[in-house]
Amino acid sequence: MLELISEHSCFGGVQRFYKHDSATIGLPMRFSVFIPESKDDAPLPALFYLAGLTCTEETFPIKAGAQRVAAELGLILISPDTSPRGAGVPGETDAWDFGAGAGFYIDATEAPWSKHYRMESYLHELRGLVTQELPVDAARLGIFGHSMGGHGALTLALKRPDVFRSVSAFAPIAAPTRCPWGKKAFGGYLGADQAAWRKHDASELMAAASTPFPQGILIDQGLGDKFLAEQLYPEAFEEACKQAAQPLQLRRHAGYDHGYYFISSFIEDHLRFHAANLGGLRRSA
Ligand SMILES: N[C@@H](CCC(=O)N[C@@H](CS)C(=O)NCC(=O)O)C(=O)O
Repeated sequence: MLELISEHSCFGGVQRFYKHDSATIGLPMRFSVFIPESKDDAPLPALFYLAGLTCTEETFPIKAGAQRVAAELGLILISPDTSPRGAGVPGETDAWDFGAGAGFYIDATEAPWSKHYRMESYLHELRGLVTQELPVDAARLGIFGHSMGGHGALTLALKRPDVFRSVSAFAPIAAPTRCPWGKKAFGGYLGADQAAWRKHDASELMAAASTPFPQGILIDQGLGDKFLAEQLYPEAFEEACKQAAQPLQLRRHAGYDHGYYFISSFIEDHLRFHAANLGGLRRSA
């Protein structure tokens, strides 16, 4: 059951914020959804947007400026929170890059995190919920995200290309098993066994795949991003795409940093990319 927290008219459609009791997480969760105006009740293609470290379900609708073009293209935009809230794990709010606000879109296997920190399964619970309760076409789903959420988008799509038919990312953590953010999160949530980590590393998953997205993957990366050298490794994902014969458009932009001024500068391209892949306003066959 969805509880509507607020609704705001926006570019002819509605920006909504919902709360619901998640069976997967075992706690209340929040998400945002933009629903464009629609002439009939036909289900619309939908994009899941996964935000980065420290963000919530509000960050994307407030800062990315995606609604105007989504309204034009007839795309629903869904953005979940980035972790459980109030799980009561000791120390969960002590660091900004682990615990609350940093769920990494994986299911923790290490106690005490494993009880509530199950964001990968949660995304699929949310997918079921929105396709049931909102005018979302389950056959036309895409996924994109930023930084930690870029890692989430790439890995969730690579694990389930049958579900997510289109994927893109902004400044993704593209090889988490190699970078400090990823090592900290995977060590904490998954334990010391690095074989378990590799199952959630976009570059590892891509290297083992064979052209899962023939229509291509779009990644934008700012070259003024202070996290680029130490944390993001887009070149590892680029190399993996070559190995997997996966078409990739990796666009490197001089001067842009890691924040939402960068994202809002290129959001329109991502929305048009997904709409083209998912068939825009047309009904699925
Ligand atoms: N708190 C961190 C930065 C965290 C950060 O940059 N988070 C990114 C995602 S990884 C973000 O989107 N922040 C929210 C925002 O820019 O509005 C720092 O002090 O360097």
